[in-house]
Amino acid sequence: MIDMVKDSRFVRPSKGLLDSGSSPNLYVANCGPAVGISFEDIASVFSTFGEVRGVHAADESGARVVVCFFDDISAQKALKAFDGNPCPQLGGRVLHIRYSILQPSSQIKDSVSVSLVASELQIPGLFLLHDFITSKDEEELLAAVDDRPWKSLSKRRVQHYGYEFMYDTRNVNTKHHLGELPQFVSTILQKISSFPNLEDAGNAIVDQLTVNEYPPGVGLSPHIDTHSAFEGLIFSLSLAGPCIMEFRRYSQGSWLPPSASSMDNKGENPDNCSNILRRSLFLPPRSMLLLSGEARYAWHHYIPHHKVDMVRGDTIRRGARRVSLTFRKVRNGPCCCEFPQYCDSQRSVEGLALGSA
Ligand SMILES: O=C(O)CCC(=O)C(=O)O
Ligand SMILES: [Fe+2]
Repeated sequence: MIDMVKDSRFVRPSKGLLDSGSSPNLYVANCGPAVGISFEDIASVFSTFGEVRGVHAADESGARVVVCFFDDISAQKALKAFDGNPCPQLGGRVLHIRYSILQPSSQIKDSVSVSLVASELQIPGLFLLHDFITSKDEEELLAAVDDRPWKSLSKRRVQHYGYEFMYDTRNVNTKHHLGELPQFVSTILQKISSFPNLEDAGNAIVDQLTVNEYPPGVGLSPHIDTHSAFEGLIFSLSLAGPCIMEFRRYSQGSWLPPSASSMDNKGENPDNCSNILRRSLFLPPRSMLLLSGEARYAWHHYIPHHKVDMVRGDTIRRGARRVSLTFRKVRNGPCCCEFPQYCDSQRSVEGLALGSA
């Protein structure tokens, strides 16, 4: 049976196992769905050495798998034949193979199951509308942004309209207005004002647009959009390719000074925190996400740096690129939200108060 779901039970072996040939499981790098090779093809090629029990994704790269035989001898033969050699049956790719071992179940880190609809996540203020625009609108928007100059960051390209977003401070310079939002988003702005779940259309006025272009494998580090920089509604339209977005809520808040948590740098490392809630949502092209209330103020959002996402047992490739249009309203005063532990405005006031006490 071919298992398409990432199986975190299998790990890369420690050095001692590399030569001993004592496992029926092989960790095989440089093949998988991300490079156009299906699990079925891999199973069929490896089965020339013995019966294959299953093929599993070794991680979320889509290019590393674990091939499980029923016996050690078959694994040994396959390793000997394929490791370090071009494999003609798999498009001539050079495979890198090690024995793989089963991890004790106590060490398995649960991965978050990905939802297709926002309501399933039960995060107040989070909404996702599928097919917010047509494919024709999508094509026109992509052509329009590609007609404008891109600015290159280290891993992705961006464009800013209304106000420039500054990645070092995670804020905008409110004194420097770049002008109105471009004409090519006017129909999106109209549609935004009739987005369901808004208390009144006046809330949906936005004056800052960031266009992000993510190549395959590039995501975004976990962050909360700076409270003091933007008001309470954040709209994000996905174009061209899909991705998953993960949401994390830390029980203690986790506000860090901007220099320590710049989202274009590494940010904090949430994997080291034990006390967090995690949810994951699939964002297909042409969908519009709305972050408001608790979802906007108290939950970090994050796009994992994957080429392939595992969604309900299916392997979904990211595509040649994903382009997102994020619409926000620049704030002209401190944030007074109900989530002070995540709020830079309220933390700095608190900090001053403590400092003067
Ligand atoms: O690409 C996206 O959908 C999200 C972008 C984002 O979170 C941001 O610019 O703050
Ligand atoms: Fe964001």
